[in-house]
Amino acid sequence: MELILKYFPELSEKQTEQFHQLDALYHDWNAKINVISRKDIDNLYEHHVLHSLGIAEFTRFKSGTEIMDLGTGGGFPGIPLAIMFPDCHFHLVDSIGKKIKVCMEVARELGVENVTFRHCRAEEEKAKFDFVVSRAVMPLADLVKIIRKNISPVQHNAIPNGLICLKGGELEKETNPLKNRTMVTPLKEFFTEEYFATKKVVYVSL
Ligand SMILES: C[S@@+](CC[C@H](N)C(=O)[O-])C[C@H]1O[C@@H](n2cnc3c(N)ncnc32)[C@H](O)[C@@H]1O
Repeated sequence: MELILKYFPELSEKQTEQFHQLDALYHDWNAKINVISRKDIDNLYEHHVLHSLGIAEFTRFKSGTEIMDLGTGGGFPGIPLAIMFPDCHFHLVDSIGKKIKVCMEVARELGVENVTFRHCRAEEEKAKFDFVVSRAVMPLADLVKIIRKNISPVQHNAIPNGLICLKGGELEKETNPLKNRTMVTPLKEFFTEEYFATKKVVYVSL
């Protein structure tokens, strides 16, 4: 939890409490429904919460921004971002129902109200959003193909609407076909922990 305050010292009391609650909630839910690998659950704040908040370091969403988390699993990056941006709306989508159930329960117990949920394949989701966020779901080209239909033509953020995803490792092959509309930002620009040494935020304007 100190790690979150180290990088986001301006959190309100409510947000601090909500981030604090994530520890017990995910330990509890993960014991029932596996959404985080068992050996990684003790790294919840660094590997999952702070990693998700890499998107908040990349861009601060304006109030009223609509965001879909495609393949949210247990709620990453959607739930930490929903706590961070209480004036934005997050729509969490996953094709596995029991993972969406974990997201719903965690959000309900936290009292996070700016989140909706849908158990479906993203291919079936027709609603429009300003941004789609995603972590560890599928290659960039496949994500772009699926979400083109979901990106609203109305712009009201500092950067054009599009896809913002968290990726690691060698990305050139993935980003090359989308080169002129892609921006890759290493997370080590924001976070000093070794875990982030090779991790990146990949933004594609659409
Ligand atoms: C490796 S998990 C990552 C979960 C979460 N984003 C995280 O980083 O912890 C990938 C998730 O994407 C979901 N997924 C894969 N393809 C999908 C699709 N076409 N539509 C919706 N969800 C999908 C899977 O059900 C799974 O929960």
